[in-house]
Amino acid sequence: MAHATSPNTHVSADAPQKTPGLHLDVAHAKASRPASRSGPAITCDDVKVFYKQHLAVRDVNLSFARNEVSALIGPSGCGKSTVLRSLNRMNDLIPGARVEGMVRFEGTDIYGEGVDATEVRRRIGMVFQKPNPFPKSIYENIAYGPRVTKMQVDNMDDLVEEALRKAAIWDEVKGKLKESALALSGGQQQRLCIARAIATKPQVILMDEPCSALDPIATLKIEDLMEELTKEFTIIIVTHNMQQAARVSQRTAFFTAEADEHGDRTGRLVEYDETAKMFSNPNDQRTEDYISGRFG
Ligand SMILES: Nc1ncnc2c1ncn2[C@@H]1O[C@H](COP(=O)(O)OP(=O)(O)OP(=O)(O)O)[C@@H](O)[C@H]1O
Repeated sequence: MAHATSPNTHVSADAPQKTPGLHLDVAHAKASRPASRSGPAITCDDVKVFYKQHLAVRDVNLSFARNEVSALIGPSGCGKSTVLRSLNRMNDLIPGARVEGMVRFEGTDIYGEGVDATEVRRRIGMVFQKPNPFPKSIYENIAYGPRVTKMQVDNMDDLVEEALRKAAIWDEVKGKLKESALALSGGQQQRLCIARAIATKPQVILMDEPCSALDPIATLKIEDLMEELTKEFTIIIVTHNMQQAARVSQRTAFFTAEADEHGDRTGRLVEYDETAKMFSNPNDQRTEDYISGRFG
């Protein structure tokens, strides 16, 4: 497990600082882009997620390298989306959801006292399975995030253009920025949602099955875009499509779900390694069985 972290995190030398808040202004976010940083973007130390009494997933020890695509794969219900949502506190929005263990972003415990969850979500953006543009103009979809998070923006037109360019959709929409985003095709809507995530200057973009509602051509565009985006961002993607994981990711985490004596199923991380190794010579038989189609 090349990048798995020690489960015993609470005694590690680089224990997170309980900084009061995760407050960075845009200027700082720009100045501290990955080139000047080292170490993983996000680490999970012994993370467990519960929905009320139900332990949905456990044993999550992961360390996501920056400027890479990491893929989370595994059979339905093993907790991939649950883990993904725990990385930017999206689970906070689900009544009864609770995260134990530690998720560190840039060394800071994102669940620490005084950390602003909205700021966490600005720095760690998310793109969902189904394209979900706001029922507003293309321009307003992009400008909305910077406005509500009160980002300091010198020129909103420039920021909108920059985000749309980075999401490889500018050429298709530049003549109709005031038109409704809902008039775009599904693939365009999803790239718009990626642009919307980019607009708030995140460092990490989480993608939960971003292509599952798209046709193969639109899927290919998003996959190409992901590679391009890693120049600037760290990407963590949940996918059911193993070929997609193999195509786009540098590292893959395989999860499975096991039932206890009462029949309650709990997901767990089995193995996390370089994608090439996971798909050619995994350490764990369960990974081998899943990847070769013997189960799941
Ligand atoms: N909002 C929720 N409330 C209660 N339980 C939930 C909720 N979301 C997920 N779960 C439970 O947590 C477990 C993991 O679900 P999760 O959706 O994370 O798995 P997954 O691997 O992403 O599945 P799939 O591949 O089918 O999307 C399942 O037992 C599921 O029923």
